[in-house]
Amino acid sequence: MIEIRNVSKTFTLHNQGSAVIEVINDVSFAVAPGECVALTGASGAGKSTLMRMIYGNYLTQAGEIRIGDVDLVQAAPREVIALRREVLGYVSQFLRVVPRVPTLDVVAEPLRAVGVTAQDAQARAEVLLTQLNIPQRPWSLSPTTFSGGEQQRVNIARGFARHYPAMLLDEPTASLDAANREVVLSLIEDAKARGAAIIGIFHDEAARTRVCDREIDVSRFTPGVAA
Ligand SMILES: Nc1ncnc2c1ncn2[C@@H]1O[C@H](COP(=O)(O)OP(=O)(O)OP(=O)(O)O)[C@@H](O)[C@H]1O
Repeated sequence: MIEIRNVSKTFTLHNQGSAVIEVINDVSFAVAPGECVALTGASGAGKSTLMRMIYGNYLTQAGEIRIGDVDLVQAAPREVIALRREVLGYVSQFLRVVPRVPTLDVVAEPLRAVGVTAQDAQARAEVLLTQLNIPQRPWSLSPTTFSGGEQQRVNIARGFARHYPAMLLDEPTASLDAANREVVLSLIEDAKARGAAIIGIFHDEAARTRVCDREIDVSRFTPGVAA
């Protein structure tokens, strides 16, 4: 479902005499439907960079990143947008909140975007917000008014609203309490069970061991960083 072939990335620091940092050199791996692969490696190894490349936020200089039948490296911006709407979900560490949009709509939006009725999208959003212990009273308010932990859980609810065939998870259990961590791990297990191909960064080792089938140590592909 996800196939990374001979991918490399450098950053050019234009404000430092165009110094070039080689972050990833020739990484290849594939993730099958129903499989969860963890990106590991020391801080600075390039885990987040690789994740952003797979989501199409960072340009990739060399190689192929295939999600289904789309090569993200070559895709036009509108193809990337369609891929994100239909196929590729991303749970980032922080919610990007749009002021004045009610929490229920924030969570339901990925479903509305693919034509699910308002009623069904809202019902699914309510189930997820309840599961993730977001009290019902502020569902009609913007999550800007929520605590950091609540915003993180709203972000997770939004990320799991759709049953995406491929998902990227950036520290989905970071700073959650035990009960909510358990909910998130179950959501990941459910996604795998219905065939989602998942790539995740988990500093939480117990979580990684539980939900991930394999680990890719990104340091192996980082020039100058020992594995
Ligand atoms: N936009 C950027 N411009 C220049 N260098 C960058 C940029 N983004 C990341 N880097 C560099 O790429 C390297 C890898 O960073 P990255 O954040 O991917 O590491 P990481 O493995 O996710 O680390 P951590 O576990 O600490 O989050 C670092 O040396 C970082 O400074």
